[in-house]
Amino acid sequence: MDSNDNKKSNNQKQVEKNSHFLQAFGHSIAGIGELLVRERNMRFHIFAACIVLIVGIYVDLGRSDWLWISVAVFTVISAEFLNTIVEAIVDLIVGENYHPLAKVAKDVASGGVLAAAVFAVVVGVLIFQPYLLPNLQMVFR
Ligand SMILES: Nc1ncnc2c1ncn2[C@@H]1O[C@H](COP(=O)(O)OP(=O)(O)OP(=O)(O)O)[C@@H](O)[C@H]1O
Repeated sequence: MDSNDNKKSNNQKQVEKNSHFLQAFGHSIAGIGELLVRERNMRFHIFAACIVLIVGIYVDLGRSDWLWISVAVFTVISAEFLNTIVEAIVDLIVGENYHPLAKVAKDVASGGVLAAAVFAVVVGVLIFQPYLLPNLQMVFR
């Protein structure tokens, strides 16, 4: 590939601002898709959220319960977005080289996901315990 070809293929890759809403929307959707492809944890979070949705519909959760579930789910997903952003920026800056600050950035971002997941589990236990405990007691009686 000569330098003209290189320029041509780089020109096809957008680096300037989005010119209209649909273009920006398309890139946002691509970002979500990228997250789902890159992060196994994200696919697990989505799977767990689907299970919670099904069980929540089954036990007929109330409005405020759904509100807390939504907060928990979106907190975990937001933390996963931030984690992926940090990983990408750190890799962009340091590449394959080891740097103690790269380790701090990645470990703290990953710790943020863990903290969000613990919050989601606490919310889940508090919300589902009144519905599921009597059923579990019946099973083990
Ligand atoms: N350039 C680096 N310099 C120093 N430590 C690094 C570097 N890259 C990765 N690490 C260490 O390796 C760990 C794993 O990094 P990696 O980029 O593979 O994240 P990951 O496994 O995709 O994380 P997650 O499971 O949170 O998505 C980091 O948490 C960090 O401790």
